[in-house]
Amino acid sequence: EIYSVRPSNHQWKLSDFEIGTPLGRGKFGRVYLAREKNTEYMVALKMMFKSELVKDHMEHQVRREIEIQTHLTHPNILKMLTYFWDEKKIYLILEFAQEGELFKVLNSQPHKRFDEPTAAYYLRQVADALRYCHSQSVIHRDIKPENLLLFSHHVVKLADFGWSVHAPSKCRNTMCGTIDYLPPEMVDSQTYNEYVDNWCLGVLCYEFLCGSPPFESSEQAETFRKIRAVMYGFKSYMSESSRHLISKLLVKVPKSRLPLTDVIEHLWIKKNCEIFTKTKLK
Ligand SMILES: CC(C)NC(=O)[C@H]1CCC[C@H]1Nc1nc(Nc2ccc(C(=O)N(C)C3CCN(C)CC3)cc2)ncc1C(F)(F)F
Repeated sequence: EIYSVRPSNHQWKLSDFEIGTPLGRGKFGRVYLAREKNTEYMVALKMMFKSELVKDHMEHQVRREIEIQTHLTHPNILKMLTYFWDEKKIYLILEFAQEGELFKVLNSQPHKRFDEPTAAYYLRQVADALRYCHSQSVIHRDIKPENLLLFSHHVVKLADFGWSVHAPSKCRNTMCGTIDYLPPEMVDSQTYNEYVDNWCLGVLCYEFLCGSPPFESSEQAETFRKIRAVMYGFKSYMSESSRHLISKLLVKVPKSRLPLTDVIEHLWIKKNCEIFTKTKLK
């Protein structure tokens, strides 16, 4: 992509890019559409103020995000093409997702949910990305629609590795954002392993199909109580096979959760991905 007309040791800098429209704001930075001048390749430029990172003690998190995302290569993981900094800011050059943020696409659906073929087609890609992460001993820990980006041809990519860690790990950081995706072992802040991602995949599948996560409650304490008790119900319109898959992922004992390879081979995934490919990808 952007390397094709530059020497391999080229020192990237801001003036190599034309900055375009703002795409939105991330957790601690602004994101712009940008174009690399020589190749005219479109990228996402994420810029963060060093001062803000230091103030929020986030510099280690950004360092980890850069470390992990520059070393992971998978078709369903957002690629960090390069990064650089000047005296005030850090700049990340990331792939540009033409179709934007998946949570916005989900919320714009009628009834704010995906049909089963779409849900299965997206979930399978996330499961594949997670299987690769785990093979590199990386736990993502923050799987949710907000951390997924949609590219053309319905390609979904996992992003935002700011919360990922190398397995196994002790829950050190305070949680930020939604608590709906937390597995029981993290609610009780015990040690956990990569199986936390299998739990989150079950929550994600439920939210894709229902438009809201399974343990959602008006009170945080109530949500934690339901998570600990694995207390949730299926909606009437959910197929038997989708209920089966979710029930095999939302399991209290981490090692008893369905392994990612079995998720990808699951009947609901295979059947609905075939329907999706035949009806929506031709
Ligand atoms: C995973 C992570 C947690 N999320 C993020 O970083 C967020 C924070 C801000 C943007 C996004 N980051 C990215 N976004 C894109 N593409 C994109 C985003 C938004 C739109 C969109 O809907 N509009 C412009 C609309 C167009 C219509 N108008 C009305 C509103 C804005 C269209 C394309 N590519 C790469 C990135 C990345 F990740 F590389 F930076």
